[in-house]
Amino acid sequence: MTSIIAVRGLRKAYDSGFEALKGVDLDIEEGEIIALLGPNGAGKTTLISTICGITRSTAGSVSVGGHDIHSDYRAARAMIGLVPQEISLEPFETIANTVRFSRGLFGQPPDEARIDRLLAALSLSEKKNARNRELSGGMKRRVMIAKALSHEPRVLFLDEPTAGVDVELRREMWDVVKELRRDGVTIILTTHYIEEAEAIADRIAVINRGEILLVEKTGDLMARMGRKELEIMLEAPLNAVPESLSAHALTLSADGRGLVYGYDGRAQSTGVGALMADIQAAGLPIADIRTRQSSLEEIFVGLVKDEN
Ligand SMILES: Nc1ncnc2c1ncn2[C@@H]1O[C@H](COP(=O)(O)OP(=O)(O)OP(=O)(O)O)[C@@H](O)[C@H]1O
Repeated sequence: MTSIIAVRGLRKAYDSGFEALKGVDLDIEEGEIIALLGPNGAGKTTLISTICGITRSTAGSVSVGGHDIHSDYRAARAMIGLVPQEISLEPFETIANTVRFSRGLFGQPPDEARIDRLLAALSLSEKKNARNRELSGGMKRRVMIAKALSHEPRVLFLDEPTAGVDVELRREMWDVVKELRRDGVTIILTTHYIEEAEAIADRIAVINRGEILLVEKTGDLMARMGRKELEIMLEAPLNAVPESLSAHALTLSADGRGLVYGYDGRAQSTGVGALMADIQAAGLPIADIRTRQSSLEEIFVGLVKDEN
């Protein structure tokens, strides 16, 4: 894969003197979906705005498809579609006009067939001549995407596309994003939702306090983090893990009533079945069983905490 966006040593200090980006390096590969994950105020929106040339950096460089975002702004910006966090649509305008107008702003010639295809891809054909104010929240979000794609950009930025939307609409948005990727559009999205990053992103970048903490393939990150823990609560406390269970990686809880077994929840063979059989064979009566998953969330929280 080749990188379509190259960010080097990017810094942004606001007029207040606050440094929201502290030397970010990031390569975004053509055709991928990358999720920028980070807590409130981490710098996600600042990073997107700076890459898009809306906010001016204090140091460093950004190139989009080989075009520098400052010295070659028009060419770089033409490659980018941006869906901001807030929905902003002219209430009395029709969907078709909204998208046509946006295309015109980028100097692209009118192309009705292209607009029809775009609206069809976003399931908006039926509402083509409806006014924006007549649309549901989900449709408005899709119009925002249609607007951002109207000039045929190769890269689409989505700033928290599913903030505050219900589960069904969130899944619908994921489908739209995946379909765009199938069409070859590179997608960068910001999110607070870890499960969203896990569900749709090829790679995850974690950002905190203006710094990128890691960039990793989603599957690798999940494999690294996908530990599970099984706690078997016994009816009577033990002093030590019995010899007959020594083949299993067990620890005994402080009160002696819980046997804790850590394993890879994604493994073909977790060893849970054999462990349960051995506990039964050892004649230990079980009172209760609990499992817990060390989630991406915990790793994320751990990462961010270590930093502070
Ligand atoms: N115009 C501005 N002037 C001064 N500081 C700003 C400005 N815009 C953002 N900041 C600060 O920069 C930091 C990063 O903000 P940014 O909006 O990029 O974070 P974010 O990761 O997108 O947060 P959220 O998840 O809450 O949207 C914050 O501390 C914020 O207060």
